[in-house]
Amino acid sequence: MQILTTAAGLQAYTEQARQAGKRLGLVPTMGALHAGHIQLVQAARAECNEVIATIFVNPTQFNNADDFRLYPRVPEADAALLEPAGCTALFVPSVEEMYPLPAVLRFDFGALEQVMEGAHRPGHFNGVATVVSKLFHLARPHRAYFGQKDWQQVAVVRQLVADLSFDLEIVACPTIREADGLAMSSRNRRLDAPARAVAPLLYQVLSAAAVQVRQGVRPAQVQAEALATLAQEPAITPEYVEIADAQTLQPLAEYVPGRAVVLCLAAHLGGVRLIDNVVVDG
Ligand SMILES: Nc1ncnc2c1ncn2[C@@H]1O[C@H](COP(=O)(O)OP(=O)(O)OP(=O)(O)O)[C@@H](O)[C@H]1O
Ligand SMILES: CC(C)(CO)[C@@H](O)C(=O)[O-]
Ligand code: BAL
Repeated sequence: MQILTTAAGLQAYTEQARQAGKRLGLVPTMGALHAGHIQLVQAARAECNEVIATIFVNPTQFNNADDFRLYPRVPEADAALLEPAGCTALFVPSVEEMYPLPAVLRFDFGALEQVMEGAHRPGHFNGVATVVSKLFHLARPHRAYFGQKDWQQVAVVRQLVADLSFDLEIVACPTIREADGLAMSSRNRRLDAPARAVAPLLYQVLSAAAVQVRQGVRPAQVQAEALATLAQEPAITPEYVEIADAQTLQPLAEYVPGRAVVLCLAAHLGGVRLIDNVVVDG
């Protein structure tokens, strides 16, 4: 596995691979890798000849300084996981390499980012779109792989690709969970034992809410009950539960059979903010 640390190095590597007729898969991450990330690498490996993973804790997408400072960083362990999974190149730039000048680019994703993560993490998707655009420009992959755990991020990235006419395909992979249902997340490493013990409640609440939605219970009632269940657990502070159209991400007043619904939540557990979602197919 080739380790690349400069933008020019990534450009040269991917350009050469393209010239050689290879298909390139890109897997953008922030590191502290787990089976959810490895699934993305394996999916890319199955469909592409070159798999370029990137690890960059992108400062412009953090709206909370402590969250950025405490984000888990384990570069050696990450590299050891990537190579056997089929990764052929790893791009690990410094902040200065990615942002030679302070980032000033502004994106507007309209209604897509006025809900959920966009509403609760001001500037978050601007930072995601900035760094993802840079990675797409540098690597020019044929396909880029993202996880459905970040459902809204996938929607925003698809919009970005459409708006800027990036010549690539976005592949969304399912959420990988721990045996008890907790969605794998790099931030799970920061959970202390009491927080980890109650963390499966997030998925339990979403799963129960999904059943109610399918049964035709009004979304407002499902949302209120889910929030109340979470709030009953003293170690969990819910931030939001939203029941939305899976494509537009706009809150739903009614379940419309035939239209997919996504149920999303964010919650704080002992100082760690986690998100999760489940989808009810239309
Ligand atoms: N459990 C998971 N299943 C599938 N994909 C995942 C999972 N966790 C993360 N991903 C995907 O991996 C990519 C990189 O995500 P990232 O590095 O932020 O990891 P993360 O585990 O989501 O960390 P955190 O949520 O704590 O930032 C994203 O496309 C993300 O959606
Ligand atoms: C896509 C991404 C790597 C951009 O920094 C990040 O938002 C993530 O890890 O999901
Ligand atoms: N996994 C999404 C990146 C973030 O939380 O900033």
